[in-house]
Amino acid sequence: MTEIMLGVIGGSGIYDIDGLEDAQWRDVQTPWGAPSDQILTGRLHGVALAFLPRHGRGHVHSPTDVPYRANIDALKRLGVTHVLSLSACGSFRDEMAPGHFVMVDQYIDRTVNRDKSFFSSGCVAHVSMAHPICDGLSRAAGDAARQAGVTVHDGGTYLVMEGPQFSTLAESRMYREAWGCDVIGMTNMPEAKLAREAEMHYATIAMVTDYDSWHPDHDDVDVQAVIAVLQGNSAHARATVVNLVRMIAGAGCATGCATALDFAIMTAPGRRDPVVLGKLDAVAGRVLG
Ligand SMILES: CSC[C@H]1O[C@H](OP(=O)(O)O)[C@H](O)[C@@H]1O
Ligand SMILES: Nc1ncnc2[nH]cnc12
Repeated sequence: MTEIMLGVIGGSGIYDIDGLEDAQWRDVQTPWGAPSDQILTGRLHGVALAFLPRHGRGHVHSPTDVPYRANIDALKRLGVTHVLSLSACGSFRDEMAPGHFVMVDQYIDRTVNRDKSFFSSGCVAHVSMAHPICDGLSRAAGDAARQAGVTVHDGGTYLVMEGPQFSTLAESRMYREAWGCDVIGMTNMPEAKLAREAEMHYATIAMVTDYDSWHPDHDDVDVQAVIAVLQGNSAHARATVVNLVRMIAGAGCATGCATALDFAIMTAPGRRDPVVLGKLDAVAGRVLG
């Protein structure tokens, strides 16, 4: 059986993680270029863990320019089986207040300027994204956060905007009222799509920092407001990861993440492009051999 390795992608305000045994920042090369930064590997309570700061240490990559394909490929190459995304977000719901965590279960992807697939002409594949989040990993991460004393909301739709500017008031109202979204951020797509193509379990903790711009009783979001809440959220996120490694072995998965490519590749074996295949060694090695 494959050993569980937890990959943690730290979002805004989370650029490292402490307490790892055998901690080592490692360079990882991929066919998609360099990941956002070196990757910190080690063990936490006996569980192998790899940590990658999504925006790089010092927050150098904008949401549009995060090398999403290299990040997921690099984690897969290191042996990561489960990816936990930690993400700052705005809230469209009164009850999802700053400091709360939302266990996202759906996305609406409004990003337009990003490479969204490992596959392309020469090896075409279509994975299911009906259920983009691993049910077992998400449940375990939510329980881990509750154990850390956080108020956790189970389920929520995350609107992924291109950014980097925040939404207009009209957009904020539309996402909330007409589209029924619960939270908003700029980074979880194409990350979740790529994790699915790479057959990794993926879950997100959306950590609320603000009420975007729709709320009549709260100021419009700005970076200062986000940063003011980030520090507390980051401390809770770190405690959540420590709790999660203790329970991840029993997390399970009914979503089918690890077999997403079983029937996804359409291109006939004899028509596949060796150059395209050459880049898929890590993410699709299980099915391409
Ligand atoms: C600093 S607020 C905007 C920024 O924060 C979130 O990033 P992440 O998901 O990596 O925590 C949001 O998506 C924006 O990229
Ligand atoms: N209101 C917001 N919109 C987009 N991304 C965010 N990240 C944190 N708050 C956000």
